[in-house]
Amino acid sequence: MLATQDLTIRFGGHVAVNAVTCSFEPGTLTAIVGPNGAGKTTYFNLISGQLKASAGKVTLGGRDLSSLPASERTRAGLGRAFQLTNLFPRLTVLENVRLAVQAAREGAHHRGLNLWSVWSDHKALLERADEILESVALADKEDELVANLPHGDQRKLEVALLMALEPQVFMFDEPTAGMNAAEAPVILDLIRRLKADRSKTILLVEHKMDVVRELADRIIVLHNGALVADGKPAEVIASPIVQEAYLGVSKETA
Ligand SMILES: Nc1ncnc2c1ncn2[C@@H]1O[C@H](COP(=O)(O)OP(=O)(O)OP(=O)(O)O)[C@@H](O)[C@H]1O
Repeated sequence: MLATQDLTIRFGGHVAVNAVTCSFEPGTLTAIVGPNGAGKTTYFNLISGQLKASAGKVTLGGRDLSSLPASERTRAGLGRAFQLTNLFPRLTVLENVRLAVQAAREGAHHRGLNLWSVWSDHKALLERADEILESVALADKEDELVANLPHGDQRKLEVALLMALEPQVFMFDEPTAGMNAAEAPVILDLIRRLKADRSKTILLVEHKMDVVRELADRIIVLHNGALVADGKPAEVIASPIVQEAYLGVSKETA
């Protein structure tokens, strides 16, 4: 179970995330919604370790991750789509995914160096990388240099690298932003399949309410950095605070 306890960050006098206490269970997709500037991405950054909290804790399976840098939180099982700066632009799509699979499995198969194990490991890594590329509909681009990929394909590759890590927790921050009508369904389908697995913890920051309605088991709402609603999608969407604060509907029309 992933949990945050009184998680807080201040930028000068501004409290961007304000004492957020929340836990996220395996097998559940939680959508995090709220108006622009509500603190959603900052909350993600605090969980994944891109930002250090001013106060509060992040725990995974009871282990306190609060003092760990992002790389160690990733190793502990927190997976967030890679920033594009972490891709190798002069390598091919396949090589990028193969390296991610290899990094994730490092340490798992230390059998010493012999030609047979190098060859069989390499073959297994390529097979896994191919499988992942298939799942994000990038198999036909596997030999292209990452630097030459259009934006939508680079976003798909970010998700492919996240899959390669095989984390316990998947964090998606507007995963289909900037994608065209053909690309977005591929990513949404992938999230649907991850969800069907019922063992992963999935967090999704998403503005598109149709996507939230379809995918979320639970919605939490951030507003001015604070957690203001938490519950089943239908209840949360119907709540006055969401109608008013997020959807911009006045109390009367709600
Ligand atoms: N590094 C920073 N320094 C100063 N203020 C910051 C920093 N990062 C975020 N903020 C502020 O914190 C608040 C929350 O921002 P955040 O990006 O988390 O909101 P958000 O809910 O993700 O918004 P959006 O939906 O527009 O992406 C904003 O007021 C933002 O200006």
